[in-house]
Amino acid sequence: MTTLEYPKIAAGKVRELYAVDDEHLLLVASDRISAYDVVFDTPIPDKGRVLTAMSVFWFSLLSDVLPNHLVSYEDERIPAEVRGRALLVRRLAMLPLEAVARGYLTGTGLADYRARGTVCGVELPPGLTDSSRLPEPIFTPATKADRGSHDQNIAFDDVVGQLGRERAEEVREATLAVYRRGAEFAAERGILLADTKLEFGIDRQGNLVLADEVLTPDSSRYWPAGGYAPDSPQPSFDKQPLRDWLTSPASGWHRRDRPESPPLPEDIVAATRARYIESYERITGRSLQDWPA
Ligand SMILES: Nc1ncnc(-c2cnn(Cc3cccc(F)c3)c2)c1Cl
Repeated sequence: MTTLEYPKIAAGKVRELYAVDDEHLLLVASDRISAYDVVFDTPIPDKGRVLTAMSVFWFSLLSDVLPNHLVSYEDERIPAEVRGRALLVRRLAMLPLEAVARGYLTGTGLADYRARGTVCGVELPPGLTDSSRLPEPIFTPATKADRGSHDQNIAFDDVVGQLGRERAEEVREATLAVYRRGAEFAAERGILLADTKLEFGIDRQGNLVLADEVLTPDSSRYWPAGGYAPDSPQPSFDKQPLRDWLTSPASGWHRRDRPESPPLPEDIVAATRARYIESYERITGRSLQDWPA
């Protein structure tokens, strides 16, 4: 089989989802990279393999926290052309929600805090600034926006309205538990997990199941712990070389008028590839060379 023989049922900026059969899907991570909401044509070699291997690692580390949708990363139903960057997963009834946990204040969380002193209705102490560490991690859910628009932060009560109180509380506790486990593990290895976005589904028995990708640099903010200094934006562990080049005169790219994306110079591609591989090898203690290709 090739992926082309499986019906494509969803496509994200850098990922595709195919139907394998009634019970299984194929979640494929491409080597495409996105920054400032722009998807670049130049691929980052091995990016898809890193993100896939990272999710598999975290699924295994989190297996005592809650079940997940992973069936296999080496099944014969996975076409050779995507081996190593595709997961065979069980089909779930997905919750219409971005389950976000934040340990640090940045992005839309910082914007909401500056506007109202709260994030998703959660009160925070005064005096926090960009990249401040929060007194404790918070659950900050958002709507799943259509392609091209941004997720909207919502309050926990809105989640209760959507899912009922019991399921809403279960999702909040699971999201915070996954974040805490990931943040503790990563911090011991010199990487700060500022926040992460999870997706959950429900299986036929009604269990809450961790789905999609988990604790990857694309679904989370990975910051180098070494240089951490609140009161300013932190460098992204994986995307900072790309961001710095993009916002430098060298790229000829201007964020505001957002023209078509420029091709990426090979040194930026190489530096970005190295960052992704380093994030995987530092977190897991494994070599990417031992991951299927
Ligand atoms: N186990 C599951 N069961 C049912 N649905 C999903 C599902 C649907 N959408 N997404 C998000 C997404 C993941 C990758 C590529 C995309 F285009 C979109 C995930 C999953 Cl993971």
